[in-house]
Amino acid sequence: MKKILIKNVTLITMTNEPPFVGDILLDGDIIAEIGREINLPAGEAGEIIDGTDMAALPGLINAHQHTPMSLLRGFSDDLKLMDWLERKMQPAEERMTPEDIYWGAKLSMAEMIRSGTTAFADMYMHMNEIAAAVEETGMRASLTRGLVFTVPDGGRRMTEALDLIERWSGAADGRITTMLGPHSPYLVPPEPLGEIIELAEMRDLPVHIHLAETREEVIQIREKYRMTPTEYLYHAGLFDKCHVLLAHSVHLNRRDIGRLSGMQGGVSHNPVSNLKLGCGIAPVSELLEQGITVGLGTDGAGSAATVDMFEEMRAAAWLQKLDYGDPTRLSARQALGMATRESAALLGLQQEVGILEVGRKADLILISLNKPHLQPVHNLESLLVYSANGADVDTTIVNGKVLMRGRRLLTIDEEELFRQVRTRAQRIVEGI
Ligand SMILES: CSC[C@H]1O[C@@H](n2cnc3c(O)ncnc32)[C@H](O)[C@@H]1O
Ligand SMILES: [Zn+2]
Repeated sequence: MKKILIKNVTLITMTNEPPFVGDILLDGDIIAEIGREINLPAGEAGEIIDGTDMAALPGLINAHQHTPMSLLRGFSDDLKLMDWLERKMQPAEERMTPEDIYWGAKLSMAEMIRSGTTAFADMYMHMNEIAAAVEETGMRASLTRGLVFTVPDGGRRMTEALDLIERWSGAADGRITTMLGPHSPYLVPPEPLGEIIELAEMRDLPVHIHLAETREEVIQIREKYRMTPTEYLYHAGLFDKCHVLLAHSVHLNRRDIGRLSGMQGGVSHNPVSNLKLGCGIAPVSELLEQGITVGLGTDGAGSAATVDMFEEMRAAAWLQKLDYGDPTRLSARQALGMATRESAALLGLQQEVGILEVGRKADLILISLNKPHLQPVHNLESLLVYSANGADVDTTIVNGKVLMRGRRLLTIDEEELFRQVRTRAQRIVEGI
């Protein structure tokens, strides 16, 4: 792979150093050099990108997604979570073919690349199709076959989960990793939960699970097991045995938060989905006070309606300020950290991505600042969180490969993509 030199760009490395204007050199899939001025040695070939009036930052990382649900964007509004899920989403999902899943996942990936997301954690079904789309689009992903135990399936879902892990872990030049995905405390009874935790521990597999998304979930689990959803997972041994990616974690009491402290992994905060479904505000400030890693995710476009991580950063900061009546809560810098470094840690990729540093994987984005809503630049971090949006991303690079340049997608044929998703989406929802 060739070298790419980005010159005269404002670098936000997400390490401790403040933003500075300099150059960054990518050599193949790795960040080779960062400095005030870098030049390619005479005669050495490479692409040079002029970063003047642009900001470079680590690619955003979406820590909780259901990519094919982009096909259900705008299909159902104004319902409570369980009605939305059972009356609208699940009947539509039952009609989805593997090809629908492939195109829906690709639609999400196009939107993610366009809005500066370079990696994501996904939980869904027909994961071979999603993995194939990841391979083609060039993104980085942690993939999980969602496991529910509502009706007996003769072990089919579990077999698919293990096949995904076997076939795709480390695939696509290492861009694909995998996890085990018990859906939630309310769809996974104690026995299969215990088996999944045992397997995760034995094979050193991370676990991706929804937790305490609604008040109704807390009531349901209390009635069934006389515990909070967090206690239910804690007593099953999940937090002391595995790396865990907890999606949502809105309804946690003080003792629940104590149970999470010291866990490997952490929480994916999904503020836009929580707002739209009226779930509540996650206790992000308390989680951070207890040293728990909190990243950011969108959830699927079926609830969040977009998968733009700029919206999530802004919503996360706003919600903590509103919840406490305190504007000092959750700064722009913290929101950026959640969308990059912290989400990387949730995906188990803290050594590879999430900050711009020599030796790390070359996953980064360039944001064009020559726009009325991005001038003047008093504080770049503030501008990125409170003023920017996904459409301000000019260039997206993953593993040293340019996936979007000047807002043109280089790995996805959008014309064909839109043609496919229009007819498929229509067929899937008809009559529901
Ligand atoms: C079995 S694959 C994953 C499963 O999760 C469903 N889902 C999407 N969004 C949410 C959410 O916010 N809470 C719970 N479950 C969700 C999705 O529709 C799939 O069926
Ligand atoms: Zn979810």
